[in-house]
Amino acid sequence: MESAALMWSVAAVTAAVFFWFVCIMGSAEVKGKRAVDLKMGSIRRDKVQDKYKQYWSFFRLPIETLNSSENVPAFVDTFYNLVTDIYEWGWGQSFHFSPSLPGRSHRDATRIHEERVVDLINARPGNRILDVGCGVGGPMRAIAARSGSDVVGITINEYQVGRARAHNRKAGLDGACEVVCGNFLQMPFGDSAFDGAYSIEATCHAPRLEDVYAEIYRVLKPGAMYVSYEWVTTGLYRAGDPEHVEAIHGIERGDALPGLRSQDQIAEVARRVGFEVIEERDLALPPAGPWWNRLKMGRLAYWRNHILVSILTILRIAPKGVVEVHEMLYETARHLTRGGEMGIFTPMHMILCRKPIDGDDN
Ligand SMILES: C=C(CC[C@@H](C)[C@H]1CC[C@H]2C3=CC[C@H]4[C@H](C)[C@@H](O)CC[C@]4(C)[C@H]3CC[C@]12C)C(C)C
Ligand SMILES: C[S@@+](CC[C@H](N)C(=O)[O-])C[C@H]1O[C@@H](n2cnc3c(N)ncnc32)[C@H](O)[C@@H]1O
Repeated sequence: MESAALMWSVAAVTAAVFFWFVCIMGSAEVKGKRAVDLKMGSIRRDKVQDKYKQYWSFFRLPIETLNSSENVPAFVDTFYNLVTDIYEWGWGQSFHFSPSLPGRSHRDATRIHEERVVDLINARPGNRILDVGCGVGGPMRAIAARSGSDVVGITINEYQVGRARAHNRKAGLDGACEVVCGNFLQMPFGDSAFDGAYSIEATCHAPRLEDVYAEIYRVLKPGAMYVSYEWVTTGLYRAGDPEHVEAIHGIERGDALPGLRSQDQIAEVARRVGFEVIEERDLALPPAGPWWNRLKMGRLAYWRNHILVSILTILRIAPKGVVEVHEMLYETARHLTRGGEMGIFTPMHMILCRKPIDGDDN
């Protein structure tokens, strides 16, 4: 009798510990996605592993094929099907970095980095603002709430559209925020349709920056502002240094990038499509605190998450392939951190542009 009671107690404690591990420790920083809900986008459960292999096969294509505008959107879409749930669970609803701010939480730093956009493009109540590559809409909600503008987001990934719309409804912002599934290289909007636009860590997925900048230029009203936070290599990057090359390749492979651009190419491209460049600045430079701190500090959390996704896969709660995707993200986090520490990479090269009014001297 006593041993039965002991067994029951052990079972109850084990169940409680497991529940705590999965549902409490394993829950997203911004609640909304828990480890037990990892689905891997709109990929069928039994196809996750194949899609992961397909993702890697893109990198075996000849560089010209990989970089052609026809292939990249499909490759990026596959990537976001694989990672969106893990991002939401382990990072939150804003899929970007921000400078760390002394004494402020990551959540505050994220919001402040997003709200900076409002001032830069002078978004005001009643304006129609475009979010180019909107993810699940973390920035869009912060910007709409702060400015009183209506924000329209575009993403290539259908699964993100569903997630973003659900979050908008939950936040009571579905009146101000709209989400469209489409390709930012050929946007389904008329000319001069927006009073302002921004892109946060998204245009790095474009095979040719000219193509997306030209589209943004087309849909903006004359006089409207556009700001972008770009992923680029800095002037410290040396193509002959194996450690530099390893970090940059690691970033490209773990983040679905056809090839990182260098910092000094961005303004040139913006001018070429017709923009007037108002300001250009790396927001990662001091006094900003290291943006990679949040990635680095989480090493213990990564191991916890690795164990968690492994258990969930064994129990068949998470689809096969999640462990591999998680491993890929762990690797890319290492490369991103190295890139940040060596100062050869920044995810927040800010460029502020204006579409000239006819007759302006540009
Ligand atoms: C702008 C882009 C994405 C930037 C970041 C939001 C993501 C880049 C790397 C991601 C992560 C790495 C490690 C993951 C970890 C192993 C897991 O346990 C929990 C999620 C991570 C922290 C994940 C979260 C999102 C990133 C930081 C690119 C794609 C252009
Ligand atoms: C790293 S996420 C950033 C999302 C959002 N800006 C944020 O900060 O939370 C990049 C986004 O760009 C989108 N994207 C990439 N290539 C695209 C394309 N060709 N057309 C539309 N969206 C694209 C992805 O679907 C994803 O939503």
